[in-house]
Amino acid sequence: MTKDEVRRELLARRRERPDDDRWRDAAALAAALPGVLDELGADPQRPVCLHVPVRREPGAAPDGAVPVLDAAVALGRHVLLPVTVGEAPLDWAVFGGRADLVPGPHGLLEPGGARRGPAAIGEATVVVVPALAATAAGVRLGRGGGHYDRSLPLASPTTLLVALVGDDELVAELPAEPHDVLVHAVWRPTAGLLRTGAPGTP
Ligand SMILES: Nc1nc2c(c(=O)[nH]1)N(C=O)[C@@H](CNc1ccc(C(=O)N[C@@H](CCC(=O)O)C(=O)O)cc1)CN2
Ligand SMILES: Nc1ncnc2c1ncn2[C@@H]1O[C@H](COP(=O)(O)OP(=O)(O)OP(=O)(O)O)[C@@H](O)[C@H]1O
Repeated sequence: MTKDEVRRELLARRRERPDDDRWRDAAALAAALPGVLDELGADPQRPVCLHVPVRREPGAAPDGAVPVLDAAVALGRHVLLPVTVGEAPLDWAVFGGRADLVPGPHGLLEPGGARRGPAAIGEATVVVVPALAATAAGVRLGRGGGHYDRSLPLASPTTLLVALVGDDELVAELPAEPHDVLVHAVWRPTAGLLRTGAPGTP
């Protein structure tokens, strides 16, 4: 199957996901965040890159709340969120709370504050990357914009890349291309964290 065919199947499955599961996933991710950061050995002095889930991505409750972002702030973490700028690598800005978020492209919510530039991802200790699915070897499939593919090469060699997928989105195989950057771990709401063994995995 092509990447687009696999995306269509995965998006169709997400649309079927009952609201109850989405509430549960959003709460489970927030509850798991401190343990996940510990398990990864995330440096408390360095920022964490998260994202505001869009549509049926795991992390957003059906009412739009994103408890995992609030949990990160409550832990005293410095949180960076992506700002999508055309075909360029993602820009980054600090998450200061829900009131900061403004509408962006593709129905996204983005931080409205000062942009730190695409290289800010290089300061992050952990980058949680949205994905439609991932494999145990660390291959991830995104929405096809190539935004994270262009940004992840700007992360530091010590940055841990974590794909965030639903519990049923760890799959045996995905089509991969040479530009696809492998992630070090796959995080699922209920199933937790799986290290992939990609180079640089802790
Ligand atoms: N939460 C989140 N933030 C993100 C991404 C992401 O996948 N998820 N991106 C990842 O690179 C970048 C933005 N790129 C995106 C590209 C397409 C769609 C999207 O929802 N597309 C619809 C098609 C309709 C449309 O484009 O409006 C879809 O796939 O159903 C979302 C984000 C940066 N921020
Ligand atoms: N490092 C890169 N530099 C320039 N273009 C790139 C790079 N990586 C990917 N692209 C382009 O981006 C497009 C989408 O790539 P791909 O299908 O792998 O996206 P994705 O990983 O699913 O999406 P995303 O990274 O946004 O979540 C392709 O046309 C690809 O050629």
